[in-house]
Amino acid sequence: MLELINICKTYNQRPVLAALSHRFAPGEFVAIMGESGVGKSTLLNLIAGLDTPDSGEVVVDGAPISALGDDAATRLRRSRMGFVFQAFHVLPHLTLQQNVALPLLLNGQDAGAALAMLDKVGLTGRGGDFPRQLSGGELQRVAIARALVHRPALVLADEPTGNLDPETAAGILDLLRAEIKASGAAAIMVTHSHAAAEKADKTFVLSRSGLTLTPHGR
Ligand SMILES: Nc1ncnc2c1ncn2[C@@H]1O[C@H](COP(=O)(O)OP(=O)(O)OP(=O)(O)O)[C@@H](O)[C@H]1O
Repeated sequence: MLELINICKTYNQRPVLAALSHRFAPGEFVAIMGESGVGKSTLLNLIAGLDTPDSGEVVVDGAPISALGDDAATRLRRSRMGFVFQAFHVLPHLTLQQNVALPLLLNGQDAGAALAMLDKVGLTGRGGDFPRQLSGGELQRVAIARALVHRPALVLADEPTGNLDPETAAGILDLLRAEIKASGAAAIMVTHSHAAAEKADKTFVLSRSGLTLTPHGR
């Protein structure tokens, strides 16, 4: 459902991504690692349509995103993708239930699934709480619930467990994995953590020469 064709992205005359091509398999959970500054977050932002490549195409469901107008691209993103990004933090003035209901409401869907999704991530009975009442690990659970509640085909995660202790991080990633596998979604997770990458089906390392498959356990 996702293909990158000859993606080039330059910041201030400095090439970050150069002619990157890759086809992601449907339903696959992929980790992307690589040195700091190599362009991992840039790549995720391009896939999410939060940034545009200088040239090349991001193709989602067979359609180049650049061929869609802004409105159509936004609709596609809202309906087909889910995000666990720092930039999409849980909103502080909404209850947990309202936070998780947001993608459903934006897609014109019934918001009733939000509470069931909170149950699934282990936050039964907490729907009326506000984010300030939660621990870091619980907040990440809310972020995952919100990313998955509208059953997206593609989940994008940028360091989803970056600031959590190893045990909590492992629990969150097990949850993410279980939920995407249950729904058949594909997921792309950028991480510096080998332990996190081990939870994915495959790990790629991003470098100047592109995405290279790397064996787990390194
Ligand atoms: N909006 C921007 N304007 C200018 N330069 C940018 C911008 N976004 C990213 N860059 C540059 O592009 C390069 C890649 O950044 P990116 O955040 O994608 O790297 P990364 O691999 O995710 O790094 P890290 O692992 O440290 O998070 C960096 O040199 C960064 O300074």
